[in-house]
Amino acid sequence: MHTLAIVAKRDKQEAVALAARIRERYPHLTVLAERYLSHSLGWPRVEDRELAQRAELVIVLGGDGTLIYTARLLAGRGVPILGVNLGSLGFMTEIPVDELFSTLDEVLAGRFKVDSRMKLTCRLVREGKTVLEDEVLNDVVINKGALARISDHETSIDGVPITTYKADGMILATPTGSTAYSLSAGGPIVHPSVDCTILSPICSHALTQRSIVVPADRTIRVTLRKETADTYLTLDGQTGHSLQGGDCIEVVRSPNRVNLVRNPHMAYFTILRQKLHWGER
Ligand SMILES: NC(=O)c1ccc[n+]([C@@H]2O[C@H](COP(=O)([O-])OP(=O)(O)OC[C@H]3O[C@@H](n4cnc5c(N)ncnc54)[C@H](O)[C@@H]3O)[C@@H](O)[C@H]2O)c1
Ligand SMILES: Nc1ncnc2c1ncn2[C@@H]1O[C@H](COP(=O)(O)OP(=O)(O)OP(=O)(O)O)[C@@H](O)[C@H]1O
Repeated sequence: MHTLAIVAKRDKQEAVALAARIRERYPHLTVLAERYLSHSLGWPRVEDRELAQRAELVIVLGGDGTLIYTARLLAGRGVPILGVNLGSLGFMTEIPVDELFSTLDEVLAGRFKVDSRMKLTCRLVREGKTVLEDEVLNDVVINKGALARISDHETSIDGVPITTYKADGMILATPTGSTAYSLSAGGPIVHPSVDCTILSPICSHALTQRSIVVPADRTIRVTLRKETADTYLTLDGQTGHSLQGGDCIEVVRSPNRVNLVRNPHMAYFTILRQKLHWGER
């Protein structure tokens, strides 16, 4: 590896100092910084697209939100991402700060494994036309505004109607996203090595309308009734779009994946146990 890139949580001084230390420690490598960080460090500005093209490893200094932001910045590139936790939860930013340099030494020596995480492609189809297409690592959320009435979500899988969820909204999550919003909505925890899509209604009015786990290669469509108003589409908690009655949200597995460098000292269930406070073994 010759070129590293660093993406840091915005306005986090600890991250700025760490980035400077990374460059000092590996003077033989090219170290690029994402736009906001390069501004704080006084390094040359590199556009997102160039960073995504040149980086052979991306170090994320932040929390889960910063890692999601990075996955979006890299778009379809499957370059390994090393997440160092400077946030609060750190489900995906698995490496504690005090293990950053020991882990990085191993990674640069080629001794590392990645977790290949699936993404979903989301299309917003309005009057038969795709008006938006994007990818998510966590989830696609359809949600109503504060004053909107309960919504009907006509849901089909591969064209076969399954039910009309009467709910405040719907979450279509990846296994990675199963521990995020979907979990709060009563969805299952899914190991990230299982490729699937999880449909979770938000505060479903019918108690029998529960989360469903579907093989990843199925196409899920959620259509809003014509009279639906004040409803929004949120992708990975990062971008928001206003929805209209009759809109169809289509979700399929993306051909692109996100490769997270694994913490060799932490199994997935160790992370779960710690983050979800399940107590000692
Ligand atoms: N009620 C809820 O639980 C709720 C509401 C809105 C959004 N969210 C989630 O927030 C995500 C965006 O995260 P953010 O950090 O940018 O927003 P944020 O700053 O609002 O944080 C939401 C929390 O979710 C955690 N989180 C994010 N992804 C996770 C994952 N895959 N597994 C476990 N925890 C995770 C974050 O660490 C943070 O504590 C969305 O994709 C959505 O799933 C959750
Ligand atoms: N370098 C960045 N440039 C632009 N936006 C960023 C950058 N880093 C983070 N963000 C955005 O700011 C949000 C901030 O993240 P936040 O402060 O919630 O911390 P986090 O990384 O999610 O950590 P945690 O939630 O675990 O404390 C992210 O969801 C992302 O949208």
